[in-house]
Amino acid sequence: MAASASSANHILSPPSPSFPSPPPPPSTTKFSHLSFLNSSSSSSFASNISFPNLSHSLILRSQQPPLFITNAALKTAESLNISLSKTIDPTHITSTTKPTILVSEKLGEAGLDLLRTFGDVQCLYDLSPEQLCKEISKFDALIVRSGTKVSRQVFEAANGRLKVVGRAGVGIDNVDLQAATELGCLVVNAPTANTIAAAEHAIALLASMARNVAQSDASVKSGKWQRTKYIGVSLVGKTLAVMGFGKVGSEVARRAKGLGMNVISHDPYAPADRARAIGVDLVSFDEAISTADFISLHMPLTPATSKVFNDDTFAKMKKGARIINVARGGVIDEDALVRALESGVVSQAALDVFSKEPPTQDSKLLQFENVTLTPHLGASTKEAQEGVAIEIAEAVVGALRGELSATAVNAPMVPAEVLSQLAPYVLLAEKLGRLAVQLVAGGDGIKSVKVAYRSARDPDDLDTRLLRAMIIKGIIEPISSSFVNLVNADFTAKQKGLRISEERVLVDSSPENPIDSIQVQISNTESKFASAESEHGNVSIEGRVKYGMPHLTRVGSFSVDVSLEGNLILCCQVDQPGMIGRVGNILGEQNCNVSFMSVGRTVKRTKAIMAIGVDEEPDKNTLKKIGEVPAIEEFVFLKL
Ligand SMILES: NC(=O)C1=CN([C@@H]2O[C@H](COP(=O)(O)OP(=O)(O)OC[C@H]3O[C@@H](n4cnc5c(N)ncnc54)[C@H](O)[C@@H]3O)[C@@H](O)[C@H]2O)C=CC1
Ligand SMILES: O=C(O)C(=O)COP(=O)(O)O
Repeated sequence: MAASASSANHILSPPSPSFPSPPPPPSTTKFSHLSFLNSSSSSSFASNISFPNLSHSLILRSQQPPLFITNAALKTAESLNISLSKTIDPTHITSTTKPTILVSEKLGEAGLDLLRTFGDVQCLYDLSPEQLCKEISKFDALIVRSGTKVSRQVFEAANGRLKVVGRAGVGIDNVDLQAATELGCLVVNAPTANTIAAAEHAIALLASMARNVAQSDASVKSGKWQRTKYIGVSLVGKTLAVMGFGKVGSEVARRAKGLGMNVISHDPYAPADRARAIGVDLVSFDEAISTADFISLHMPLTPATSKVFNDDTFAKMKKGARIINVARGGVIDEDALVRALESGVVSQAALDVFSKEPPTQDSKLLQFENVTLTPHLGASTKEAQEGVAIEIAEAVVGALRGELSATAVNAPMVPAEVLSQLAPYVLLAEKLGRLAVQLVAGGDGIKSVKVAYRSARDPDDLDTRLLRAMIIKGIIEPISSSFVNLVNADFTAKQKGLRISEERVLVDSSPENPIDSIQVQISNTESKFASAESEHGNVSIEGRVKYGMPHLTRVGSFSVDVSLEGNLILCCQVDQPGMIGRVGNILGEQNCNVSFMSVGRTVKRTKAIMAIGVDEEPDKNTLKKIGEVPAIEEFVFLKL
């Protein structure tokens, strides 16, 4: 049956499927988002920045129509080379309107210099939470240390402009990651540059606490000479429990071993062989705290570690234990610590961090002579501050330039080599999502999407998070006002009630190619183009990368081969001579250039599918004429 004029109009109308009554999104339309797009886009500041060698950019759009990677981008080989590790060369960036970067706490000069070569940097220190909320909508990026609380209110007040929050340091407990993720804002940190500084500070506190350095210093300065009072304890032969065997904890352990201490550690997630390699036994929490003379805390503050040192756990400690905290104040119940100090269960404490910083002057912790306090100085060495500043400046500039970050906290960290391999498939994934959703007729909405990756690679060798995010983007963006990016893709899908299931199909092909083909199926829904339905009633399409370009290779049960660029017409017709010529003529009459054409059929002289790539969008009349060709049973026009 030929498509009627009215059905042709229907086919031309915007995609109609809906999602099953999603919970109301948190006013997503006004949020900023990161997205792969072309550098020639006209969106936000990106329009004014040219990124040579970087036409494939992950950058923000704010209240802009969706934009997608074009073939021009794809054809540029370098554009596929999204690098995580490359040094940022600001001379590669020409800009008329620079991104704006707010630095809310003191940052090393080298980092500021790097930021200034890229954006307009404003250093506004000591902002109150209200002032921060007032200012934030003027900025594309925010850089903080531990003293700025980046709450949900801050993300909401950003009104969609804030693209990246950079934490110049490790701990991100002062950033509301859930809010950042929901609103599509990337959070990056600088996880390595202050490790040694923090470890050295812990060792400094350990040694000075054992020898009463701070106390005796104050005593001498007050005119006293109390040699008996300040007799200390030796470290050699004592047991140190390192709580949290991560970057800092392991460096503390290494140094403590050098001081002749017996070091044990508790960390439920650390590999035992890494600990054993430096002569440290990983033990249970209770064993660590009950056998140690000194306990040094190096775990992050999380819901699981909050106040993990409390009345119960202090009660299990060896009488007279000594505690060092260079991690986060919140891991200790400070009232319980006061009680433990009063009872003598804890004989000394050295604290760099507090549940509230600075602690109030009436805090009892300030009144114990056997408690040594420093004002969150763990990361405060010249070297660490310069290192952290450069590390965070590179991460923030990289994110603003559209690169995926190696230190992303709320998005997959994809290593550079994996990324450059996956880049063409990223584009394929988005195009397939976009095509599949346009083939859905509507009805009950889209509830379930099945993705099958055919690959010769070992499952552990194929990270599909990036591809899944792009499929979600391709499916959701054409039919909603949500903007989807790597940060919020899974969250947005969940919000919309869209279930994505992924399957790996092992195939016998070259493992050099990460993926042989990707199949996207939208389950239990009718298609505008019945031939796209599989025998199970799913809208089903498949594609692969050929010569670096995404190709559509299967529609329903028909094999085709058409490059996914520009626009696409799918026709289902009786398999007979002259069809290509007739449709080609109709398009030619309207000066509509055919870029690709492919015909697929299952059985000779029965039914065939024609996939026609067109550079220009044919007008309604032209499409109507195609629909009126008697042998054409159905057709659909799709924008890629
Ligand atoms: N005072 C300061 O200026 C500084 C403080 N820090 C803080 O030190 C802490 C550690 O930093 P990094 O070593 O760089 O982080 P990391 O992520 O490398 O190490 C944290 C370790 O804690 C472990 N962990 C998680 N939950 C645990 C639990 N319940 N019990 C025991 N271990 C647990 C993890 O498995 C991980 O190995 C962070 O909280 C960070 O914010 C870091 C740098 C400077
Ligand atoms: O890196 C960390 O986690 C720190 O605690 C350092 O904090 P700071 O940057 O010195 O405020």
